[in-house]
Amino acid sequence: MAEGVTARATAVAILDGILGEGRMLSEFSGPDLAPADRARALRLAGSVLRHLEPADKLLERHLRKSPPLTVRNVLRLAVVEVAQGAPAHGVVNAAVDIVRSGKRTAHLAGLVNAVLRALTDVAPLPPQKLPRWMRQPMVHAYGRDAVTAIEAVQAAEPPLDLSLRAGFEAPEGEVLPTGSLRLATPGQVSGLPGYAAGGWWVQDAAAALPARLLGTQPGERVLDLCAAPGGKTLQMAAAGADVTAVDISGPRMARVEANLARTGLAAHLVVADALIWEPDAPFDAILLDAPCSATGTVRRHPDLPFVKDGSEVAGLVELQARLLDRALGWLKPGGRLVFATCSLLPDEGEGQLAAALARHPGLAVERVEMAGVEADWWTEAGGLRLRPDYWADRGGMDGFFMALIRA
Ligand SMILES: C[S@@+](CC[C@H](N)C(=O)[O-])C[C@H]1O[C@@H](n2cnc3c(N)ncnc32)[C@H](O)[C@@H]1O
Repeated sequence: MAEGVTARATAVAILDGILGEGRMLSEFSGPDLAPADRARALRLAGSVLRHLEPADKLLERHLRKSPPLTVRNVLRLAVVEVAQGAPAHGVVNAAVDIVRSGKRTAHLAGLVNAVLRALTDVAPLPPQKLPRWMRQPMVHAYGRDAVTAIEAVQAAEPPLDLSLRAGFEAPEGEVLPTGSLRLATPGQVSGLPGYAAGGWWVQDAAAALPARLLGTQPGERVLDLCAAPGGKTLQMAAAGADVTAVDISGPRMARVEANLARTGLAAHLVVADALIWEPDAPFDAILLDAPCSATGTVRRHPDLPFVKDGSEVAGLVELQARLLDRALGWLKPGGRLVFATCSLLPDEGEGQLAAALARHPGLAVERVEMAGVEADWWTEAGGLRLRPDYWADRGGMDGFFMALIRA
């Protein structure tokens, strides 16, 4: 068998699940695989999703009719690997081996061999374009050039960002202007210096800013609403706040618990639907990191454009408004709230803020100085709009919207 067949065959199976059954990349556990093969399979599947349409365009010229999905995915993977500079010989041999070993695909091994032998010298592929439901509102909000720049950033595998605790050991990396540590080639996270001691946690540089915007002080009573898997809970607990973390998902809250245990930090954890739950006393500050389309995280979740179709957005916008209205009612007089979403859709950010201000005329939006935050990231209404094409030469950042609201 050709080298690297296990990881490649697994990548093809992952692509079959995503493109054939609408499964998410995060649903793949791969328990029977060696960690290195698992990581490689996920990386390969992600690379294909980041260049799927350009790869298909190239393949179309060499195919008279479209082969079954698995064979298409084998071809896509091979074309993307060759375009990224992998030696064609090994890639083609592995592709032929995978097709030959499948009962339903074996008869197409000759076709795969012939198509790929004609494609051994492929130029780098252009980035995958976002689907219309994401692209259109983004072009309207940010302009065509910005969306093209966002797509270019999303075509590359993102770096790994860590939030650091002062005085703890951390790996070598680039300290970003906002204070996060960026690792270009991280390897196994649990093997990095300082992991076991809980000196840091994985958190995109953009995702680290809502808690910074809220600026919790030691001893303040703070609510982290929609808290799991807990990056912001850890930040606020590390800042000395008395944090109550609420999330509807038990399994996701178990990850908050594990993160707190590893870092030795503490918070009160509540698994509850925030549309029903009531606190027993008001809070000094609330961070609402509301459920959203997650369109800002495509660079980390390249499967998202293929498994979502935008039909959930209207329901999410309504849920965000209901959560925000409830949370505002749980603030002490003069208390503050950060509303945040990892979305690039204005309806889940700028529009949500405008609608909240219209519903609650007494509220004020505040801008605060934060190291590394550039002046033109602030919107006219006082929100902070972060886009993946910011810091593009460093690997970008997740798309986010956040606003600090004073009651
Ligand atoms: C964007 S994620 C939160 C990420 C988290 N703040 C962090 O930094 O790790 C949104 C969360 O909202 C939770 N959620 C969705 N609907 C909810 C509800 N009605 N009540 C409470 N939590 C909810 C989801 O389970 C999910 O964990």
